[in-house]
Amino acid sequence: MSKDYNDDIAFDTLDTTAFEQMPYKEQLQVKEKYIKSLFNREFLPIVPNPVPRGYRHKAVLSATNVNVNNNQQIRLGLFIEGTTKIKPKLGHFLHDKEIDLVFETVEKLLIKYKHKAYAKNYRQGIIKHVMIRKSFKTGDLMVIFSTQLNNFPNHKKIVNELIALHPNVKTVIQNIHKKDSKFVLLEEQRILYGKGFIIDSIGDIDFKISANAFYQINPMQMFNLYDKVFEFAGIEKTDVVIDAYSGIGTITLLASKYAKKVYGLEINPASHKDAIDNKRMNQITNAEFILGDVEHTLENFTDKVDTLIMDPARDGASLKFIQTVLKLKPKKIVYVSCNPDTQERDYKQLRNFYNLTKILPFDMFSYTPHVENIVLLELK
Ligand SMILES: C[S@@+](CC[C@H](N)C(=O)[O-])C[C@H]1O[C@@H](n2cnc3c(N)ncnc32)[C@H](O)[C@@H]1O
Repeated sequence: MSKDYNDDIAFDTLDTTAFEQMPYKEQLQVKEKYIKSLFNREFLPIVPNPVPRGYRHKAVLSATNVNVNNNQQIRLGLFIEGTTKIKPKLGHFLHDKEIDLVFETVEKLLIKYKHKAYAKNYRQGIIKHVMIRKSFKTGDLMVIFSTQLNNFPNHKKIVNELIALHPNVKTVIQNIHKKDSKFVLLEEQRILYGKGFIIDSIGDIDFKISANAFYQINPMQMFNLYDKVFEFAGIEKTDVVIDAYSGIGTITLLASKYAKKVYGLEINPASHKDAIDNKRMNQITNAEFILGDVEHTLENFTDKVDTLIMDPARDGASLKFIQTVLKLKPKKIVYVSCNPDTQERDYKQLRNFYNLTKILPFDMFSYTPHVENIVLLELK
């Protein structure tokens, strides 16, 4: 993956302690202050997290080795912010409880079968990270082992013991992670058990989620976020809609109910493939998914666009993308962002042609400094 379109490193692998001691109400105030300082205008009150703790349905722990009676033993934990060190620790108050129980078992099994964390200098051990996702609807779990080598000794025994203890684990994947990369998962993978994906549902639409695809980590707040996206967008039956940065097609397929036609634009092949499968699985005919960098895909767009919904990764949109948006001139832009700094930067490029009519922050990532924010821009 050449481009930094993967947020794993920022959200998933760090032990962020700055907000942990702060009462929840105060966290919301700090986040509102930040939005106010950034946009310097009226905004709607922040939507509190329905489940401020234990909301993470996707979690990553990384592997390290510790000395036990003069022997190296594997442990799982999170990176200490600003360092490359991993603090061995199981269990995190932001993780869904069942995910943490599975992590405990995974660590025990890795110790039992004498696996070690991959250590660059010592060329021993293959385990780099372990990622777990859980479906909100079905409770099914996906476990992914990220390993330095193709060969994963004793993986059959590990998988069998894991699923015997946790029958909700419906698929286990090995991600082969040979490069030195800050990303938790790379492209090459092998399915060790199950189908290689889990299914979640939003309203009456089912979504297949693969290991490498993007899916919001906080499902309860995701439902609230999407409701507001559609309220702001006010899509009409004759509208052509673009969902830029569409992931596995959640917003695209939900929008297809209201629109004449929806296009989902996504760069990550795994997410794009899931989106196409999701369209087929739900028998939706007025949605189309296009693989590639939105910057280029949008340039080649010839249809009239009524509404643009955009939800980029933390680095926001490119100037070239914004310039193309200004040529297409959609009546409405609903800009969803997990990094209001870049959202505000991008808004500045649009403000001569668009009125900023609504701002609504969401507390999607409680006990961390991150803020999710939606703005509605209407063509002047
Ligand atoms: C924050 S996620 C949003 C996904 C989706 N809207 C959702 O709610 O699940 C951002 C998505 O943008 C994709 N992405 C990042 N840069 C891109 C680019 N230049 N062109 C197309 N997609 C991109 C990422 O792969 C990721 O799936």
